Amino acid sequence: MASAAKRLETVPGTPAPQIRFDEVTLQLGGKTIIENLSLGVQPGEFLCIVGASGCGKTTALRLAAGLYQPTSGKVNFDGQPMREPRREIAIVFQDYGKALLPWRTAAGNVSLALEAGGMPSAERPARIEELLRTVGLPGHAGKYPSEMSGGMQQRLQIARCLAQEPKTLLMDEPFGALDAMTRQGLQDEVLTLVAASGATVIFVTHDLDEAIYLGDRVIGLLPHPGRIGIELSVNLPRPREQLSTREQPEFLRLRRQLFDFIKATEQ
Ligand SMILES: Nc1ncnc2c1ncn2[C@@H]1O[C@H](COP(=O)(O)OP(=O)(O)OP(=O)(O)O)[C@@H](O)[C@H]1O
Repeated sequence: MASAAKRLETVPGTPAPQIRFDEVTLQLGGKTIIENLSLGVQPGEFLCIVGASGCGKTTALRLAAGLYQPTSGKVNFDGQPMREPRREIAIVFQDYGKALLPWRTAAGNVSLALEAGGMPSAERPARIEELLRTVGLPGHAGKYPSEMSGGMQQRLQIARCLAQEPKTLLMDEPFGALDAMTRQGLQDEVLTLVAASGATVIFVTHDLDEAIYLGDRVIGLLPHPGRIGIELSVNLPRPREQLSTREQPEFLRLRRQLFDFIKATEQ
């Protein structure tokens, strides 16, 4: 369990965090939204953030993305202050409908990230095909988002993020709007993609089971103002498996701990 006011200690022999919050406080509209948040995310780590509605999960993600600047304290990426969004950091939003350009085909949406990265046009088609195949959308290059299911649109958004070849993926309830089966399929795909790329992930979710299933670590935020209330290491073997992982006593123990935490914060 980490207290909100804890300073982030550097432990000798461990790699420097890729993302580091040092005593970060953020005020918006005269309100303290995040208070004294210290947090290190190691390269390649999968960190999940849970917490009651309005506790500051999205705001913490926006700070990590460089979309907000702290009122006090520091956010560093690879040892450098995060002053603005960076290409090494990609964001996957829950609302894929808004994240995708409706007037561009699937290929056109993926191409956007390649264009932004300066890839010559002659090289793009092969890369687009590869990325669409990676996320399970081969043969859908010519479809518009409106012709695709929610799960397919979310896959497309992930393909576009992967086109950035990000060091870090920030995911804000990316599967919140999807049905349970599609959601589980995408959880496994994300785990496979992340394991292959070595990317660091910060994943915000309301779903406690999802957080434990995906994460190496789960933090729970306390609300008003947002601060760390609980921090759990998830020592479940990888690769994770939808049925057997969720049946393990360790999974159930962590689930109970997180459930009790959330319940207490909502009282
Ligand atoms: N630009 C803003 N100005 C003022 N208050 C804001 C602003 N953005 C967010 N807030 C407030 O900050 C708090 C945290 O919001 P945030 O969206 O980060 O919470 P959350 O944990 O992601 O919520 P949810 O789970 O409902 O998505 C909320 O009380 C919200 O009303």
